[in-house]
Amino acid sequence: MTDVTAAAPAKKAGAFLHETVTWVQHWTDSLFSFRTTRDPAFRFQSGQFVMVGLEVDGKPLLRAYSIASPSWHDELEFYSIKVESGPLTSRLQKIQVGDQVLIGKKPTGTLVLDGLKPGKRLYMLGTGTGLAPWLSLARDPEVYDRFDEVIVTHTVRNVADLNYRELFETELPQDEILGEIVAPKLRYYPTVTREPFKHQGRITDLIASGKIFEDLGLPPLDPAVDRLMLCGGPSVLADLKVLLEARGYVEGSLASPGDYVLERAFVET
Ligand SMILES: Cc1cc2nc3c(=O)[nH]c(=O)nc-3n(C[C@H](O)[C@H](O)[C@H](O)COP(=O)(O)OP(=O)(O)OC[C@H]3O[C@@H](n4cnc5c(N)ncnc54)[C@H](O)[C@@H]3O)c2cc1C
Repeated sequence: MTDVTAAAPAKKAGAFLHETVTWVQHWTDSLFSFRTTRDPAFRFQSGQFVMVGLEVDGKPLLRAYSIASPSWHDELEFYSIKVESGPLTSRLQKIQVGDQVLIGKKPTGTLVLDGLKPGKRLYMLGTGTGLAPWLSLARDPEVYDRFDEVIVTHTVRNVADLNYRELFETELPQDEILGEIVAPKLRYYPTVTREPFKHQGRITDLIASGKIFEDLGLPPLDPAVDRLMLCGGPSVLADLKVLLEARGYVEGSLASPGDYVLERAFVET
């Protein structure tokens, strides 16, 4: 366990924002999304994460969560796992509209546009709830200002886990305000590992074999023009890192922008 996911020690009430749940969507037995009100003073960059939680026995219980809504939105959205025995999510999955959740005051993280050097294409590769930061960035007009093509991949075990598919396939390209800038640039590439689907397999295998580029009609990864953001489980990130660095990719950060940036979608205990 690292600091970001550890249950926080009791802090005075002023350390967190108390926001109200405005929307809850249960996708499957193990995945759900929710939105909360947003304090007008709460600022973040699309792609960042923040501590989110509940008060349990009078103490705040918090975990790191990518903010799934874009920075311009007046509500905060989160895409969450339900871990049966998980200290937070065994409780968080029961929230209802009108309930209060705690939100940390200091969003942070590496999945921000300023961590990348300029490029032509942006690939955002996500597995499981690692889709969350792309839900934020893909709804942020700045992404389309900076890149000619934007490719979001989502790798899951089962087709039912491909949540937000309609957002990428129809709602965003047809959006009244964003549609005009999004439609010509955004590509969505869902892949499933444990049942038949139009695109099957792990994202690492699809990159290594070149299948993803064949399917999308794009050239293989080139560090001169292709930038990447990665978010997923620890093992897929480790494999992607090896794969990218073998192709000459250099990891970036805010202090030193590079060819790719990554963030863990969760920590294994
Ligand atoms: C930077 C960062 C950003 C994160 N963003 C999100 C997010 O947007 N949405 C989200 O659901 N979680 C996210 N997490 C994970 C989150 O912090 C919690 O681990 C999760 O909410 C479960 O909390 P818990 O107390 O119920 O169980 P924990 O005790 O925290 O976790 C129990 C076990 O469940 C598994 N697990 C935890 N989270 C996930 C997950 N997301 N996907 C698959 N397996 C998991 C791990 O094996 C973990 O050891 C993020 C973690 C980090 C470090």
